[in-house]
Amino acid sequence: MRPHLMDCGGAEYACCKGIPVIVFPTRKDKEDVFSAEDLVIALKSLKVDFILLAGYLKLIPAALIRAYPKAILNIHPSLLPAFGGKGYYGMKVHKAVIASGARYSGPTIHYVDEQYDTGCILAQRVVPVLAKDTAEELAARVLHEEHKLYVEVSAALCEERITWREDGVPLIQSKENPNNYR
Ligand SMILES: Nc1nc2c(c(=O)[nH]1)N[C@@H](CN(C=O)c1ccc(C(=O)N[C@@H](CCC(=O)O)C(=O)O)cc1)CN2
Ligand SMILES: NCC(=O)N[C@@H]1O[C@H](COP(=O)([O-])[O-])[C@@H](O)[C@H]1O
Repeated sequence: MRPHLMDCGGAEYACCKGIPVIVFPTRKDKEDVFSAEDLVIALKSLKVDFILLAGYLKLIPAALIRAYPKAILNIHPSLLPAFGGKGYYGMKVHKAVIASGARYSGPTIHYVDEQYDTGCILAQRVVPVLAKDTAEELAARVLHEEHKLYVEVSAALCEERITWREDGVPLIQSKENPNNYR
């Protein structure tokens, strides 16, 4: 195991399953700089169709967004547009939700555009914020929903059950009843 992968669960899992791993951006102490354009070439050569962000904490460069239109998703641990944007990640989000007195929170899955957390919202789930919640307790409640929601949305993506409303809002067609959307 390459040492720089030891702090990334997803990379460790991929390595164990024989799935190619690319670290981006390459750590600053490395001489060879791997550009966003290099990353696009690598992803296209690996025939990557979709990019799903989960806990990725750097700004996705415009070159990657242009190369993967309507194909990059992110999961954020609040009900966007609330508690999103630069500086809102991980436990910082849940602390801000609790400090605001909000009674509900939950995960948002959205398309990635060139700013943090401003892309089209695709799916959300709601969980209660309890009066005596710590940030850790709220984070665990939201994360439980995140893990279910990302699987549902990934299935819809792969089964081509995502359509776009005339006003540009993406909808997920129900697998059980194609006449239902959410
Ligand atoms: N082009 C985009 N890139 C990314 C998006 C996006 O919507 N568009 N989403 C983020 C994920 N994210 C929230 O869901 C998020 C991640 C990180 C930050 C942030 O403020 N980062 C800090 C640096 C943190 C660090 O390096 O430890 C910063 O930029 O100062 C905000 C939101 C992923 N990329
Ligand atoms: N704004 C981005 C952001 O805060 N993403 C959040 O980071 C956590 C990653 O969990 P993990 O480290 O267990 O995968 C998840 O809760 C995800 O929503």
